[in-house]
Amino acid sequence: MGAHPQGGSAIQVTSIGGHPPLHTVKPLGRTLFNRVFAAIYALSILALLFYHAKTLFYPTTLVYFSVTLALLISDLVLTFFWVSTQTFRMFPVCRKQFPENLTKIMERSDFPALDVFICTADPYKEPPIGVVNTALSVMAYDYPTEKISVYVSDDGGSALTLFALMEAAKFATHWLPFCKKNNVLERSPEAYFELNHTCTSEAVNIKKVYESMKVKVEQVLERGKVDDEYISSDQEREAFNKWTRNFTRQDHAAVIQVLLDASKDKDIAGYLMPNLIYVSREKSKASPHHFKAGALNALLRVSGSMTNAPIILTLDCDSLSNDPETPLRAMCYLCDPATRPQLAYVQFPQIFRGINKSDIYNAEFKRLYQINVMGFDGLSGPNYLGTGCFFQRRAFYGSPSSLASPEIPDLAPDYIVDKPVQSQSVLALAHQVASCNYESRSNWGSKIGFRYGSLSEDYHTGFRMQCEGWKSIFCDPDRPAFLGDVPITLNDALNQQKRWSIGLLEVGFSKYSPATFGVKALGLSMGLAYAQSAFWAMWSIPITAYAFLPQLALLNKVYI
Ligand SMILES: O=c1ccn([C@@H]2O[C@H](COP(=O)(O)OP(=O)(O)O[C@H]3O[C@H](CO)[C@@H](O)[C@H](O)[C@H]3O)[C@@H](O)[C@H]2O)c(=O)[nH]1
Ligand SMILES: [Mn+2]
Repeated sequence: MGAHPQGGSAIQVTSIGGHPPLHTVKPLGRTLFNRVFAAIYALSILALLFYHAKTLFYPTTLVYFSVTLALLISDLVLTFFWVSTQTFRMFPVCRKQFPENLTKIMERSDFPALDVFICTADPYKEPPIGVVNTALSVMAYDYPTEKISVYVSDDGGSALTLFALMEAAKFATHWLPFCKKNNVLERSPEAYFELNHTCTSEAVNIKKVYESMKVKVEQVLERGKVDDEYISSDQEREAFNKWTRNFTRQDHAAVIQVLLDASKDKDIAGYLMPNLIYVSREKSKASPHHFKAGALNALLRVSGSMTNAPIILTLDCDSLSNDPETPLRAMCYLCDPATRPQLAYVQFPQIFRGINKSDIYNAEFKRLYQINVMGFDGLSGPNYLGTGCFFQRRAFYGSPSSLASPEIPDLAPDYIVDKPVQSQSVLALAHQVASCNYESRSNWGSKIGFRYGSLSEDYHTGFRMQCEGWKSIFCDPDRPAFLGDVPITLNDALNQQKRWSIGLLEVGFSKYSPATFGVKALGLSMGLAYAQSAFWAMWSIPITAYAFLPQLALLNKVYI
């Protein structure tokens, strides 16, 4: 990194002290053609705008003037989108990782610990069995198991989700050794069984165990409560007792439940399990909760007080891991002394399941989640896409050169937690930092952690980190690292677009607008690239104008 491939066509290799390389980067071919094409295209845009301007100055009628003005405005908006798109087309790059070389530069026992954050918010919109599959798929990563801690944030504060995860913890003791022994690629059980891999008796048996867990989780969901017959120990009962009569999703105390403890819980083969921790932060109608950014900041602090791993993976509950090697790929950058000091995050693309081949609704968002990101990657690095992203914890605490210290030293990114996750002092601190008033009058959301003020917290956070001087890397291996879900109803899809547009405009019109602050901090190309997303909603102007004006003009015999 640093030396980006601008102007050269050679593959850049980073090798460490004579060891084989961990990664390479090379510019994508065809950029020259695109630049020539862009130059010609730019000239025709100028000609079009000149034509509009000329006709505006010599209008024949008021109607003619208004139509031309509307078209000029529309074309100016389209020009802005075209110009900003060119920033993505100037230096797109393609990267390769060599995870097999990782153990040649460091021992597996020296791999950094990894905290995984999984967000869920509503058991009826995001079925708990899906959350369970996502959690299992990362718990079974090909990575030193005792170094993995999976934190599930439940913003729905639902006992149903907690129940599902308790069941997942039990099933994991069978599933993890099964995956490792049989070298399974699909480490989400649902994805594995869908492929009909059940040819051995061992696979048939484990499928039975999975199915019985799934039935239980779905029955509980259907009943809407965890009945006594489903509770198998006093410890579990104690956990569910936290759902008192006045517990609602908008108003309740923090619930933090350690479901698996990496220091003592073992799988059926006798190996240690990862940590699995359920977190539902405290909510109160009187305090702002800041949606997902608030949930993630609570997780940053809770995980900080319990394990404080230097690397964090953020996932939406529908983002299944599709490749157990993924953390090793991310570590190719995060453990490389050449890239690490300035590297905030390694972003994997969002790729979706269940889209039909022709994708007539463009649900794949390929341009947003894959194509443009390669363009960003050749500049200062991709934007943060909200899921499938490995962060350095340090990047949440100020710029690479100056640490923004948190209020309590135990939350500092380099603090070493030397007590077990279930010790009383650790749990007490975890509850304290998950409280809803903890952030008031602090730097959380402004200078520390995920940034508030936008519904598109992912875009906002990545952008602000880059403005602070952090870099990022796009990692797009051939086998998709994660597979997610897209909204399948028109209503959900429209709501998503509305939420994104509002969130992006909130950044676009803030004092940190990419068009002003961004251009100053990141330079013209990166500023423009970020501005394109911020003002995405402006597409509605040319779309509306071109949808109606030509037809109306034709019907009314106005020549344009
Ligand atoms: O108050 C909230 C709201 C949402 N979520 C979680 O946030 C994730 C994303 O929400 P979703 O409704 O699925 O939004 P999408 O539009 O599908 O998500 C895209 O856009 C979001 C930003 O708008 C990003 O955060 C996501 O990572 C990105 O996949 C889900 O796991 C939710 O459970 C919370 O934890 N708390
Ligand atoms: Mn989603």
